[in-house]
Amino acid sequence: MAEIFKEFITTFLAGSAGGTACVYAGQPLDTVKVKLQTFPNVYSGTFDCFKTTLKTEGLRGLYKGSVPALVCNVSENAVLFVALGCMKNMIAYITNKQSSNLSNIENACAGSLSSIFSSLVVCPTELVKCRMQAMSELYTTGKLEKPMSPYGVVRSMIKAEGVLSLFNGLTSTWVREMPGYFFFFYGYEFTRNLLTAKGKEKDDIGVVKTAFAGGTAGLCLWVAIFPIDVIKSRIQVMSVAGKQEGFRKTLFHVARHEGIRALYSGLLPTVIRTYPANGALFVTYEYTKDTKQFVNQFSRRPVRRALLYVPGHDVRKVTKIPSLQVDCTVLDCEDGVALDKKDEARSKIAEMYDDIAQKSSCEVGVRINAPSSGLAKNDLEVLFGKVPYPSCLVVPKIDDHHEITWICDTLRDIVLNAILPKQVPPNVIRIIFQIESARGLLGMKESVEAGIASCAKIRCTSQIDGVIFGSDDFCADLGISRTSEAIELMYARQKILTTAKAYGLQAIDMVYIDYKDTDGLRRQSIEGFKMGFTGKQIIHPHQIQTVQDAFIPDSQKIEWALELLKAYDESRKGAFTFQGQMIDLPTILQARNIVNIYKHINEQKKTNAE
Ligand SMILES: CC(C)(COP(=O)(O)OP(=O)(O)OC[C@H]1O[C@@H](n2cnc3c(N)ncnc32)[C@H](O)[C@@H]1OP(=O)(O)O)[C@@H](O)C(=O)NCCC(=O)NCCSC(=O)C[C@H](O)C(=O)O
Repeated sequence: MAEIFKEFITTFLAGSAGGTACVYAGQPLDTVKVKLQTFPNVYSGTFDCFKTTLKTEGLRGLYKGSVPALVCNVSENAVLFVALGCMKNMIAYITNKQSSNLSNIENACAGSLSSIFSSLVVCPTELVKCRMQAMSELYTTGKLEKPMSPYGVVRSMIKAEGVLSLFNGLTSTWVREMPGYFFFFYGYEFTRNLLTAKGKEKDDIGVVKTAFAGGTAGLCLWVAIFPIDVIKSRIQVMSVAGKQEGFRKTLFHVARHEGIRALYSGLLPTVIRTYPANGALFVTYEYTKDTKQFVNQFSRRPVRRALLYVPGHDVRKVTKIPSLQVDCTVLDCEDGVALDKKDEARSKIAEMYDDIAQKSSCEVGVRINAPSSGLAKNDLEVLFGKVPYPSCLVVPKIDDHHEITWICDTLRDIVLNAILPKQVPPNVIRIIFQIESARGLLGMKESVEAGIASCAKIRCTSQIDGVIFGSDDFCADLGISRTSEAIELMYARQKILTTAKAYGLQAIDMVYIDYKDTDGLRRQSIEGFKMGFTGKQIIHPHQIQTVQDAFIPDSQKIEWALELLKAYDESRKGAFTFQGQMIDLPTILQARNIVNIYKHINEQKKTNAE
């Protein structure tokens, strides 16, 4: 359900953003189109209409009707693209396909069907828009006593003929929209397929080609339905002077008395407008719809106070996971598995993962081998090449940003192949990578940025969730002699923590390998929590309670956070005073983190009690 809601929100916002871009890119030429359609004899052509309007009404005249046009376009595209998603899923279900794998014709049919719903918002808003755009001509030709505002147009219509008057021209709108959007979406998908390089995805053709495909979609639509649009505009604009004849009679009247040319009056500005307007529409839609970060910033990250490594080849340890009260477990193919056991670990994890994840209340992730090991691709193919696949991926030994980009891109290709044949795409894969070397530490900022950028690509299925400090390997890399206070690692811990928090990521502290020394573990865990780490790696179940208790804010802190967020919700100001202190957004975010952990712990207690 959450996925459907996210999908709805994403497509609704993407369609709204696309509609806004479409209006501002093309409104002047749309105004010229409506004027030429309804008063073809007043102007000699597009340029004359554009020039006269600019001269007599100024730039404002060309943007007349922008408010209803915005309402029309934003509401139309929001409804259109939400309905499109539903129609695509319906056609995918009927044809037993993946909705992202429909043919051009099937996509076109989905577009045509979705226009039935969008027409219900288009008709009233477009009626007001057209009247506003032709307002000066209606006034100068005596069809209106005085110019009106959009509100005045709506009020006079409702007063004269009731609310249903807002749906004058609805039949003509359906007659125009359904075939129109068939050709619109056929033209878009056909052009995108044409522009897709061999071996690439049509979602990856880039901004310019997407814009060109969007413009071509608009061209297909207008060439197919322009005469219908002329009649619709006539009916809607002229109905200000009283009830007009229906679609068919108006069509025959125009054809007989003004000639066929009148049915294409205004086509030129429409064709010119369609490339900037629909190009902007589709670029905005595509790049908003598929920016996973855009959606996942709203999804709450799992709390990972303790992250327990479980060697993937050790069935006894793996089958213990469902009985453990731990926040996060990671089935390991890397450091916890000897070289001669790598294949066994990989295959055992692939075999057991789904069952263990289903039975466990904790998050169950997997750790592959390092990109530099030469084993990572095989790990990804075996572990993520089938659905369902793990929801969390730990990537060790990231030394530079190319490696994290390679991991994200390879993972996306593997996953998209796995879900294509008829499966619903599962949730996002949360990636946590490890910094375990001097090079990795110095290049961490670039690695984080590269990972976020790669996960923001169209149809990416993963997001960067956090960074782990691999202290054992780090010490080996730098030749460090360990001390019990770990003062030699303070710089690395602070740099990893600071960089992770700068990008809103979780930071998971170093492992404490002496798993029988509970006091030392407690001290280091509390130190890490106070530094700002969000969790700690562990290697043994005996470490779970000590670490998770250390990463719980004390009761006063929780009380403070709850009251602060309550005060913030009431005040809704940027900065305000709370308990004598200045409170601004960073403090609010800190309070939210504390409450997030508090809620997680309560949920965990409730699950354990059941
Ligand atoms: C360290 C161990 C090898 C010790 O194992 P064992 O001798 O079996 O311990 P116990 O006899 O005390 O075990 C008691 C029960 O607990 C289960 N157990 C033990 N460890 C785990 C575990 N990790 N996950 C799940 N269950 C575990 C035992 O099976 C016993 O259960 P039962 O039979 O029912 O009584 C062992 O703890 C272990 O292998 N730990 C993981 C080591 C590991 O993964 N290391 C790599 C990760 S650390 C890292 O990567 C560091 C980082 O990269 C860096 O650079 O810093």
